[in-house]
Amino acid sequence: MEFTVNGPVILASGSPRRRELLEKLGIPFDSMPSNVDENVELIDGDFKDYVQKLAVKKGSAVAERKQDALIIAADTIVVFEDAVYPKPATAEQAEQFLNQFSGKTHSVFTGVCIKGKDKEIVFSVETKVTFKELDEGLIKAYVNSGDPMDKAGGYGIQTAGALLVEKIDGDYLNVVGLPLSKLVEILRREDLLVLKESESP
Ligand SMILES: Cc1cn([C@H]2C[C@H](O)[C@@H](COP(=O)(O)OP(=O)(O)OP(=O)(O)O)O2)c(=O)[nH]c1=O
Repeated sequence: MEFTVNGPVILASGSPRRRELLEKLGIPFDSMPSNVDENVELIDGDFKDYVQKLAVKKGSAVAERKQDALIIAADTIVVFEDAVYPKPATAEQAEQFLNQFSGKTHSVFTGVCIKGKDKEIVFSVETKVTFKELDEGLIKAYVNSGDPMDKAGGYGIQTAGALLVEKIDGDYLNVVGLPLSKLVEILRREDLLVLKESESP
């Protein structure tokens, strides 16, 4: 499958995972970190609104620097028992997070903001992730690997964090940081991404 875009595309992100995921579309794009402070108000426990606002904040910061480009920004959070679990500040905190998630189900929300010349589209996707009953040794070994530190909730489902997971309900790539399937659906619907016609085999 091949896609084409009309004009420059900027991924408003410093995340290597998001870059790798967008590369799957085979379209040319540049990455540019937004460097915003990730503080927005959580209103009435509306986590979708919360991640969407963060994605808009990132997209808007890059749009100010780059006019006339299609900008894609995203933010991922983990939500467990009505609280947001961001990237852990310390290894101890990562350990606490993972102990709390053990044997339970949490949600991963990714908010996405697409900014075109004259339109802004914002959406979010939720994936439910259930962890196994984790033993102290596994949590400590995983935290000592350093992997949790740059990831929301303190784990990466695409790395050794996969060993913590019992099952997921929803889009896997949404947990990794970009709900690619929904993103492509919306970009195509808005004629921002066009599927190249393929020749029959
Ligand atoms: C839950 C989970 C999160 N993550 C990552 C995705 C995001 O990069 C990160 C959440 O932090 P974000 O603030 O969403 O993103 P970021 O700071 O890494 O990058 P940028 O703002 O520049 O786009 O957690 C995984 O890689 N795997 C996982 O399983």
